[in-house]
Amino acid sequence: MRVLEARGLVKVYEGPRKKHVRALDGVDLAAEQGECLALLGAAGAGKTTLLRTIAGLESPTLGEVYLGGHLMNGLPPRIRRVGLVVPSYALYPHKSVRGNIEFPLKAERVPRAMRERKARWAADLLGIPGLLGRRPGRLSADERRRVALARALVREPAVLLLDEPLSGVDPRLRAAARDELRALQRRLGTAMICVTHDQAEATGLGDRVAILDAGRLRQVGTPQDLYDEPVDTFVATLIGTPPMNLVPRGDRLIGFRPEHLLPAEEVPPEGRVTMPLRIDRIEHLSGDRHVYGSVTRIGRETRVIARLPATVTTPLAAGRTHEFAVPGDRVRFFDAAYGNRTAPVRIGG
Ligand SMILES: Nc1ncnc2c1ncn2[C@@H]1O[C@H](COP(=O)(O)OP(=O)(O)OP(=O)(O)O)[C@@H](O)[C@H]1O
Repeated sequence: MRVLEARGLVKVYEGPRKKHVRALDGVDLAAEQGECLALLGAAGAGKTTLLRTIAGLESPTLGEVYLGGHLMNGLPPRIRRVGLVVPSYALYPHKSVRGNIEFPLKAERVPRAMRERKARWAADLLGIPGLLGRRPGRLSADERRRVALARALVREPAVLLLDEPLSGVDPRLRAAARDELRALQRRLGTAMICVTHDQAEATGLGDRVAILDAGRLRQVGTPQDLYDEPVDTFVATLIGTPPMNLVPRGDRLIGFRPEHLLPAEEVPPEGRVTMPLRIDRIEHLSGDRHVYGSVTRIGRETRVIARLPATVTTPLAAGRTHEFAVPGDRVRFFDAAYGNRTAPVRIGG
C-alpha cells in the first residue's frame, strides 16, 4: 500500500540579495508501507527541504504531498501521520525523557493515562525504559538518539522521516545501529525515509535509494539497480567504492566497475573487452588488491582502478603492463557531453 506520495514538488526559497534558490525542482516520490527509502545527496541537494515539506514544516511552492491517499497541503505538521527526527535530535533540555517523548501527545491533548502508556511503549521499543526520569543533558549521544526516535514513534506515524539518523553514532557501531533501526521499522511496519550523504549507508539501509541532486531526483531504485544500471555518470560514480571507471572514447564514455576489471586470463574470452593496463601502484586492502594504473587502446589513455579479490593470484607489479579485460555485459556507455546512458557501441576485443 502506498502511504506517501509527493507529486511535482517545487520549493523556491528567497536567498541572500533576493536571489531565488530552487531547493526542490519537480520531485515525484512515493513510499510503500513497510519500505525503507534512503534519500542520498550531497550538501545542499535538497534532502532536508524534502523531509520538511513532507512533514509540513515547509509548504511547497508547487506540487502536492499525499499521506494515506489524502492531500496534506495546507495541513499543519501535528495532524500529519509523520514522525521526524532531525540531526541535532532537538530534545527539550528542561524536560525529562518522559516529558520529551510525551510532548507530541500533549500537543494533541491526549489524556494523561494514555500518554503515559504510549510513552512507556515507545521507551520499551527503543530499550530505554530506565531513562524516563532523566534529563537529556545527562544522556549519551546514543541514548539521546533513542529518545528522539521514541518521540517520533509515539504517535504511531505512517511515515518516519529520519534526517541523518546515524551521523551521531560511532562509526564502529553504525552497522549494528543500522540493523537495529531496520528491525524496529519491520516490527512496526511503517514506511521510513532516511536522509544520508553516505552512499554505503544509503545502499545498506534502503530497500530503495533515491538520488537527489540540485533539487532533482536523478534515479530511484534498489541498490542493485543503481549499481548495475545507473542512468547517468553522476549515479554511476556516486554508487560503489572505488567509483566506476570512465574512459573517454569519441563522443562516449566507456564505464566499468573496478571489480569487473580483471587480469585477462581471469575473464572468459566470449564477448570480453581487453585493454593493456600499465600499473602504477598496488594497494592491499583486507585481502583484495586495488591496482592503480592507466589503460589505453579502448579509448583515450585514462587512469583507472581494478579491484582484484583474494582468489585472483595473478602476479602483478608496479611499473609493468598487463593485459586486463572486462566481461562484455559489464560495460556501460554514456554520452560524453551530458553523461546520460546510451546504447552500446562496438569497441572490439
Ligand atoms: N530557509 C531557507 N532559506 C533559504 N534557502 C534555504 C533555506 N533552507 C534551505 N535553503 C537552501 O536550499 C538548498 C537545499 O538545502 P537543504 O538543506 O534542503 O539541502 P540538504 O541536501 O539537506 O543539505 P545538507 O546535507 O547540507 O543538509 C540549499 O541551497 C540551501 O542553502
